[in-house]
Amino acid sequence: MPLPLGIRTRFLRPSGRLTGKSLQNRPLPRGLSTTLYSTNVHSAGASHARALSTGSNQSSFPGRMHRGTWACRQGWASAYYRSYATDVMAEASPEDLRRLNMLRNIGISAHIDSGKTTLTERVLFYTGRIKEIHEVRGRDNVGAKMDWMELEREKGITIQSAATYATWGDFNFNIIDTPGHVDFTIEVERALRVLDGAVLVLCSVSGVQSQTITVDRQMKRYSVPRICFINKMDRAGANPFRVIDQVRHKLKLNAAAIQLPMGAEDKFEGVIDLVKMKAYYNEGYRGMDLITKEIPAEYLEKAQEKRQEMIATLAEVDEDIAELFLNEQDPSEEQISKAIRARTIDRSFTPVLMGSAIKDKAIQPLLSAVCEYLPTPLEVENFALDLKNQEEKKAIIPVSNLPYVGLAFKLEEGKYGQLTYIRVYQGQMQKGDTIYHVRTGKKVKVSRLVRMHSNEMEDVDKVGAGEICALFGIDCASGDTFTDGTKLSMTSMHVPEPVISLSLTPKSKDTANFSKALNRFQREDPTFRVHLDPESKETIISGMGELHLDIYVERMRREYKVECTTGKPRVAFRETITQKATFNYTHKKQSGGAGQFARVMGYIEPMEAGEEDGVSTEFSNEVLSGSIPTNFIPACQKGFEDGLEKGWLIGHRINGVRYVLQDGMAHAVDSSEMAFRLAASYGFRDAFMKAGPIILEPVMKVEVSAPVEYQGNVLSSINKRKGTIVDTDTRDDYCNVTAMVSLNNMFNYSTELRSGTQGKGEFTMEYERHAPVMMSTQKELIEAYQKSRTQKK
Ligand SMILES: Nc1nc2c(ncn2[C@@H]2O[C@H](COP(=O)(O)OP(=O)(O)OP(=O)(O)O)[C@@H](O)[C@H]2O)c(=O)[nH]1
Repeated sequence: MPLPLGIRTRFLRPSGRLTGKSLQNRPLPRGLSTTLYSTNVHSAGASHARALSTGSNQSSFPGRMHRGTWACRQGWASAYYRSYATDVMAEASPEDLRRLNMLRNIGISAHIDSGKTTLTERVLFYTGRIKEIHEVRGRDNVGAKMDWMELEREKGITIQSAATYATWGDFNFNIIDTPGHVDFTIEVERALRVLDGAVLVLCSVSGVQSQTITVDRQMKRYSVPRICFINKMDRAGANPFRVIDQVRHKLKLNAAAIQLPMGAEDKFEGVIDLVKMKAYYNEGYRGMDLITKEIPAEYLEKAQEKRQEMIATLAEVDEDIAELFLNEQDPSEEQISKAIRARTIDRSFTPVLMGSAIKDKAIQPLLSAVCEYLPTPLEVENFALDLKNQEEKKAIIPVSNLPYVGLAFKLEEGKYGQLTYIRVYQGQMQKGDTIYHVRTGKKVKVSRLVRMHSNEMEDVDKVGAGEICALFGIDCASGDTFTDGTKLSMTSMHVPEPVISLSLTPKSKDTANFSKALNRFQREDPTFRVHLDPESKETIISGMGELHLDIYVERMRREYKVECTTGKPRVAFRETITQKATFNYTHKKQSGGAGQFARVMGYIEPMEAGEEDGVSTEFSNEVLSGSIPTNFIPACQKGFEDGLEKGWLIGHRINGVRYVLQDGMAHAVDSSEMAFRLAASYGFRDAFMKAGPIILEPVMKVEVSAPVEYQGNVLSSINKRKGTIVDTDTRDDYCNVTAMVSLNNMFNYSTELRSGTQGKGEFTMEYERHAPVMMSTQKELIEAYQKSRTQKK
């Protein structure tokens, strides 16, 4: 279930007005001494971080929090949450609060091939997690650290999101690098569900692309504050300000550059920080040393102009800056950074940074911006549902001295065994603890606790609130909540509907590994579904696209040694109704032995298309007179659900139907649950055929990009596939065509596009919605279905 709007709104940081001075004077807790920043190879970056964590412009990191010091500003979800949080934080230990203030849980997301993995590799290097940088598809054959699956390294794409723990000066990070390909969109959903902030990576040439829009929508769904990073500043045609323009118009974000590039393309030298008005250059091995200099004279004027632009954009959303702006006063560095932080967290402003991951340029300032502007776990509101108390919303505060609440957001079977990733939302978890699995009611012992570093791990004894860790050998599904014993459930994430399916048959007769693999894949990935076709007796797998399913077939072969044959990919059609129809059905069997009797009356009607695109269904019991005894009502509901499984037009799932049971009849002896279940299902079938049934198909948003000379070929290929062109845009000798095309017409498009553009065209597609098929197609599909059924008989 997606989070209802407004639930995960952020609360702003304390208005305790702790000055940079008060922070500096405050003694560091034991174990956090400044000698951490010794002269190791990462010292340049680390000292930059240190300047951040103790520097005078850091009033934004409160070290101590007192009751009543929290500001009441826009973004608070409820007064209740606010007062509760204040109470709780007054009781928390200063060490715990300091730890939380130094913690960032961030995701790195973007359109495919924007350079997320390349960027993350630098982040790991500068934070000292890895000793050497390896490129995605690099010549050294090692592959990037975060793309650890053999398949990922071969294909050069990220399939699973990998979590990594790293430190940057006094700050601790959990970073999740997420896949860009739409087929793995669930990985992005899961990451965003548990992260507090994100870096949205864009390419300096391609700008906002189709998947950038999807990721942005997902970030909005989970109210995740973000900073943008324009990568690939070294590429020919790099233009960060055009990209910012697209971010403002296409993503509707109030974005402004907080940096100015010094040069571009092969002349890209570094960036100017428009807040501090300093120039940064990378020197030394792999750009390890971040050198700060005065702004070169030739960039001074431009830097002033862009700084004013940044201030004007901030003034639109920040009262303090607006006041200074109107009075024509220049805000100080501290005032600007404070406003950027507050407005990034309440999502009214998006700071934009830039650099080149591949050339090791301007990555450290990005890390510093993550610490400086993205929220701590304390600045994010989270709620759980109290299952014992009519699902009442309960505030969850990430301090370690409260009872434990954690969410399993990802399962993975790695080389060390079954791993469960958990975000600790409240309380802490220690090795040896017993935690409670809310869905099953079972108690689970925490025998081994680790922090993940891509596919490697580090054993820890304890993790505090707000942290991300992994447990071994726990039987659960992704989205499950664990607590200390209370029946709480963290609201779970949005799971998109599968759009494509294919039959899968193991070549050998030994099917034990086949079933084991399918079970595991399903538990790991909620968008991967498996069912048995009762007629053909074939195993059908469904997912988000051909690549998604191909990867599982390949993993089955590599990891489980099961070779399979696959059927032709089929589109995940759905069936629905267009009008209301009544039913009045009597199920009667009284020929010898125990009889069966049940009668149901009522109607079915189309549901209004909701947020989930009409996939919802509803059973409503309006039987007043007791004509159907209440103990048979659940059986009627089951009968309706049985009917939904397989539609009567082409055997696909039925969606968007409300079933209203109004009346009926029971027999004192012959009525049973089974009789009512059958009656309800047959009644549904009768009404369905009278209710104007139609077939829906997945419509995809297709984005094609190719050199302009092939525009004609691209357009005609879309027209041939009965697509609707919604946008065409020509830029730098490239044309970009956006179209809506039914998935059924998209098979083998890559081959056609390749030959029509001499291999220079590329396309991405993404599920948009389910829409009715054309009447002629509906007729063909029904005929083919009927024919296949008669052949099987
Ligand atoms: N010119 C240039 N190329 C880059 C830069 N960063 C990454 N690349 C290249 O862009 C390609 C994609 O990089 P990845 O890091 O795999 O991108 P990704 O976003 O992680 O890709 P997916 O995980 O498949 O979505 C690789 O060939 C990189 O070498 C950069 O700053 N400049």
